[in-house]
Amino acid sequence: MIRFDQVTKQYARTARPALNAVDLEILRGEFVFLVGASGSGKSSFLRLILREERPNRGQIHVLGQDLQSLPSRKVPYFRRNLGVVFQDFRLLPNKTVAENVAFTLQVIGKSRGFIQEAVPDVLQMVGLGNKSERLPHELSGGEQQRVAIARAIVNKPQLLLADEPTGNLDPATSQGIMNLLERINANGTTVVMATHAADLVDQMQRRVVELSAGDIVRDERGGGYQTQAVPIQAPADAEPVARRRDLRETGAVTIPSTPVTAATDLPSAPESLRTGQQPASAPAATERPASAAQPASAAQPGDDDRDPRGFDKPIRSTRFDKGDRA
Ligand SMILES: Nc1ncnc2c1ncn2[C@@H]1O[C@H](COP(=O)(O)OP(=O)(O)OP(=O)(O)O)[C@@H](O)[C@H]1O
Repeated sequence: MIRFDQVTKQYARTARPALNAVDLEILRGEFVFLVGASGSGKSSFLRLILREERPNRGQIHVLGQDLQSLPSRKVPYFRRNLGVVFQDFRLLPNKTVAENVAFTLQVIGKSRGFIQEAVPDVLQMVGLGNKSERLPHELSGGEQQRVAIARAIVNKPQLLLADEPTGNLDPATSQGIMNLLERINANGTTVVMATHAADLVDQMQRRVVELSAGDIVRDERGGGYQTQAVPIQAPADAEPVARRRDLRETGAVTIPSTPVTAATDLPSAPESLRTGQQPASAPAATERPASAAQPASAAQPGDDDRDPRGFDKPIRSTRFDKGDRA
């Protein structure tokens, strides 16, 4: 699904690489958290997957495609297989919820009939079936993020990238978004999420890849957020989760990575998302007013000319609370 081989990314006029000879493989169906301090390289990793940036050294394969040999003219087609969600939602402010989602399909040439079926289906899935005619500013922050997620998944991408998707949301609303991402993953979409939300990572107990100054310092299945200090030899499974976390909080030990290689351990990819079948469970109704959230005005009038999913904006998003949350 995603493979990085000895990937180094160093931006111009910087003293050290943002990513330093990174080797990483992410398999189909995984849910992977990218964690690490501000500036550790998480967004750079996502931008490389999107082919927004190119590495200085190493090879990147995404969905079987060698990104180095991918001609620029084919990049938009490649990206149709990827969904992207950002911290600041990036909705088109002058379009309704339904139009925001439909626009993604229009620009890739989907038929009117397809769009008329797909948009209500996906809005239902994210719990916004009854708000399709609202404008983004008439929604809470959590609802706006649900629209952004609907837009990201409406074309049934194999891979969903999320860069701090809960960074502007309160804890209860963040939980609702996580439930939604978990459901999308259960429906077969691989999810890679960069985050500083320690509580969510701890609670989900999914694969955690930790970056520090461009190096992968931890790759742990069923991991928590806490950064590691000194490796020890005990197997990760030897301690119950709560005990492991206690130990980490004392700073006394570090839990070694559990190898993440066995494809057979991964959830299979059910057909439901691909067939448009509705999931059994409804999303949690925990949305709060948008007061804490940044307005969805990161996208400006006239944005209709741009990639509706925000690819032509830098993936880096507003960072007023980054670092504080770690
Ligand atoms: N366009 C750029 N030009 C120069 N340096 C950059 C650029 N983008 C990122 N960097 C640098 O690369 C390093 C990694 O940045 P990156 O945004 O990938 O980190 P991050 O882990 O996503 O941080 P955050 O959690 O704050 O979003 C940092 O030192 C950053 O200053």
